[in-house]
Amino acid sequence: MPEDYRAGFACFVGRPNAGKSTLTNALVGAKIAITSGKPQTTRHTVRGIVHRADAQLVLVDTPGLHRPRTLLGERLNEQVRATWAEVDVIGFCIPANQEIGPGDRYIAQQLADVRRTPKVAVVTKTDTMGKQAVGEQLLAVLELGKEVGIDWAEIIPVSAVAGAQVGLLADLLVKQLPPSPPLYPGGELTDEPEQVMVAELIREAALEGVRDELPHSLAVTVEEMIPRTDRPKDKPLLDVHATLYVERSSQKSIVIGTGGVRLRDVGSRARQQIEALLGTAIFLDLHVKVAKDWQRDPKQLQRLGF
Ligand SMILES: Nc1nc2c(ncn2[C@@H]2O[C@H](COP(=O)(O)OP(=O)(O)OP(=O)(O)O)[C@@H](O)[C@H]2O)c(=O)[nH]1
Repeated sequence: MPEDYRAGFACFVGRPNAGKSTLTNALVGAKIAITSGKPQTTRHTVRGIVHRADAQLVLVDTPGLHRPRTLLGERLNEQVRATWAEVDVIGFCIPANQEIGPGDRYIAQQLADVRRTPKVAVVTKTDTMGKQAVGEQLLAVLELGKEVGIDWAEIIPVSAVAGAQVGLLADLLVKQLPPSPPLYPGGELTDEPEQVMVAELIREAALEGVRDELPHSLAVTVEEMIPRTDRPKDKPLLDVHATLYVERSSQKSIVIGTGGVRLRDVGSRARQQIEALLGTAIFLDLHVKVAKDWQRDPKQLQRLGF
């Protein structure tokens, strides 16, 4: 562990649809497993952990903040504020493609009361707007800070979908964390990275020759990798079950090909690659499913490892 290792908690706030979930997924990344361990130092739900050589950034969920109409509403808001006071840094998400409105202003006013926690303003979805509009939004956010009394630690434009500046955002959040050993043991990582690599090999094989027809519409999940039990020790076999998700049934036909010929071909090419990667014989079982608009559905994206 490097001497200047940092670790701590961050949360994203912002009005509904501001892009918080998508950003969390982009930061955590498909290749980094979420630990199965229980939170040790927070009672909040851990959404994902960014493991880096120099830091561990734990992203936690906070309930949404609403203008209180009842006592219960007030109490809930108190809880949200208590969380904000506990984390090491707050990312305030404002979409680039919508004008700052009363919803954003209300959250900003509440945030301003949480004096100690540094706040990073994140202008999200920059891929939806031109440079100039993004620039204007950055200025508007700066103004909003002045208006409510927040001195932003940073202001940064990002696009989780295009993957733009996501790494830089991680750097800026990490900068706000205290020096600390990791909060979650690295040993608790699941074997997800291996599964992610296997999924990637299948995806590559499935895209070969049809990249133009299915540019981004193909996602692969590996459901299971289990050693076959009835095999002799010197001849192990691993059963790999994977699903290829496309967005439309027309794409399903492309992947499968006439009479399933193409899918068999994809399977055999992927199998060779995976066997080379894992150093063991495998049986590869591929299924193709249509997940309508998976690219636009955060819940599906999460399930698909994005
Ligand atoms: N073009 C584009 N769309 C994005 C980006 N980030 C998020 N979106 C879309 O914006 C919508 C809302 O994103 P979410 O991540 O669910 O927003 P959220 O803030 O978590 O929303 P709540 O869970 O309702 O609070 C989704 O349809 C996303 O696909 C981005 O960087 N670019």
